[in-house]
This record gives sequence, structure tokens and C-alpha cells, in this order.
Amino acid sequence: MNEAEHEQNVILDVEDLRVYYETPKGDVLAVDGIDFVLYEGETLGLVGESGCGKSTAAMGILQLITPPGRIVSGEVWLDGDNLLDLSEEELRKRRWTKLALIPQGAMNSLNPTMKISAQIKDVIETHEGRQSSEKLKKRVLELFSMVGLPGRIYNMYPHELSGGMKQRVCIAMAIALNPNVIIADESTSALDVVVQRVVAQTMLRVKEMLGVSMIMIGHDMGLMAQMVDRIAVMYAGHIVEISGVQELFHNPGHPYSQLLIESVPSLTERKPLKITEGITHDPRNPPPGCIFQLRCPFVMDECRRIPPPMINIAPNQQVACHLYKEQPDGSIIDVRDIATNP
Ligand SMILES: Nc1ncnc2c1ncn2[C@@H]1O[C@H](COP(=O)(O)OP(=O)(O)OP(=O)(O)O)[C@@H](O)[C@H]1O
Repeated sequence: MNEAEHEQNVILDVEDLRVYYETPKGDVLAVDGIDFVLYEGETLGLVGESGCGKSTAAMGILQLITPPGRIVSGEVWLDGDNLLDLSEEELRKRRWTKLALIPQGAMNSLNPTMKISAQIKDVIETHEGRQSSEKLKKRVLELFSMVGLPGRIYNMYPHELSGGMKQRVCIAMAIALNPNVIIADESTSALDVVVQRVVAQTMLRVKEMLGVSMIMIGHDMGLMAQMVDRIAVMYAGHIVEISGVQELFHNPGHPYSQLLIESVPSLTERKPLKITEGITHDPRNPPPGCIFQLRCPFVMDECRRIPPPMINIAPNQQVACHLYKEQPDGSIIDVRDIATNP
């Protein structure tokens, strides 16, 4: 769905974001011009194989890139501000209160020497100033109950909790100041499958209770299918498709999305995993034209020369691929259909 067709408001607007890492052999173009919007109340999945730039994109949005990384260009609009224009002080005020991150391996980011409750209180007091201990305790216990944690862990340390519980503590921290947007970076991948599902359900419940918008980063397509409204598919620093879950799973548009969907394991049918090659080009020296050309089964001459623009191929489906051509009447044709039905 494009912005005009969507009834909801845009809460986060990322435009042409580029983040590169400096290396002795040249810059790694980790995120190389991504554009997307997040709608109010929406959960957007960001998927793609390891190294495609998902975490870098998240850190770029939050302005948390550190050397050798740097933001080369872009705009990140949140609540009327371009985060790239703000001072570190202004950014600090917005982190946790407007935009919260549940980082990769979040549960290992808890301070092992501090009680769980003290860590959550710290987040609250840093932003809101000192408060009565009674009031703080009530708030922490409320947060625990929202994420399904028992009150008895109030005086516990991180090592006394299971992985799933620690992950819930990180969710509690992320929602403590009622942010508009939460970015969860593969926050469930270090957990076993059953715990993953429980944590994922906690995130969904919290999302519904608070009406917060979320970006969920991961590679488990099955989990994504159950959790998100739309999915942005990333390949080598580029977003190649943004589609509704139904559209992506039933009719993936980009050849890379097609490979990803074909690789989703099914309970009833065993099939070989198609994604085995990984990103084939040097991320410091991407080919001109389409970023996926070296692995694309449908590559054409045009793909080797011209980067494909993102176009709407269906109401809730945008794809950057030369296979799709917009006709003067606005309809879309797939050039493979012309080749097979002249
Ligand atoms: N400090 C760094 N120096 C050089 N290159 C880096 C650095 N950090 C990341 N990269 C490169 O940037 C690219 C994107 O990495 P990133 O971690 O964002 O990908 P990802 O999709 O989040 O991967 P994963 O799913 O494994 O977390 C990769 O090619 C990676 O090797």
C-alpha cells in the first residue's frame, strides 16, 4: 500500500539512508540508500540473510553508528524531526521516550551486578528525574505484569533468570517510557524455539496494549509471518521488496524474496534450503545496476546497467526489479509473461 492509499499516519520515515564502514580496502556499503515508512500501530519486519545490513540499518535509524561506521547520507523523520539533524543531547532525550531499541543479544546487555528492578528504575529516572521509591516500585511491577514477569523477580539479579525472562526484562525496559516506536533486533534468536514463541507473543501483546509501532529484525520467516503486518526484504544494503505478509508469502515479487519464501521450512513438505550462496559480491565494490544480478535466475542486460526503481506492483506490494514494467495505463506487466506468451 502506498502512503496515499494507507489510512494510517506515518510515524517513522526513512529516506535514502546510507551507512558505510571504513576498512583498509575501501568502504563497506552496509546500508546503501534504503527508503521506507513505518505506519502508526504497524509492525514491520526487516528480513534478509546475515550481513545484508539489518542491524546497521537499525543502528543508523537510532543514530548509534560508531567508527569505523559512519552515516553517509539520509533522513530519518520521527515526530517532525529529522534525527540526523539533532544534537547528541536532543537525541538522548528521544531515545527510550520516542524510539526504543531492543538490541541484538539484548539479554546479555543487562548489567550483571545490578538488580533487575534497579536497571529499569535507572532508565525511568534518567529521563524523568528522581521519583519516590514507592511510585517507582509500582511502575516497575506494572511493567513486569505487562510482559508476564512475576513480581518475585523484583529483587533478583540477571543471572537468576532464564533467557526468556531476561528477554522480557529487556522488553519491559523498552516500553518503560512509552515510546512511539520500538526496534527489536533479532531479539529472540538466541532463545530456544518454544521460548522464542512465548517472547514473540509477549511483544505482540505489549504492542496491542500500548499501540506502539514496531520494526522487527530477523531471519525467521515463519515467526515473521505470525508477528508482522508488512515485511521489508533486504539484500546487500538495499531493500528489494516491501510487501504485506499475505502478498509476500503467497506471491513474492522480487526473485530474492521468491528464494527466501521457497526456503521457509514446511512441516508437511521437506525441501532443500535454497539460500546457500550468501551475498556473492564484495560489499566494497557492488556491481552497477541491480544489486541481486549475480544471483538472479532472471537477470537481463538492463539489470547489469540500471538500478531498478521501487514500483508498486500490487496494492500492498512494492518491488525494485526490472521484471516488472509499469504501462501507460498504470497497470503492471511481468516481462516473463511476455516472453512465454508472445
Ligand atoms: N565494524 C565493521 N567494519 C566493517 N564492516 C562491518 C562492520 N560492522 C558490520 N560490517 C559489515 O556491514 C555489513 C552489514 O552488517 P550487519 O551486521 O548490519 O548485517 P545484518 O544483516 O544485521 O547481519 P546479521 O543478521 O548477521 O546480524 C556486513 O557486510 C558486515 O560485514
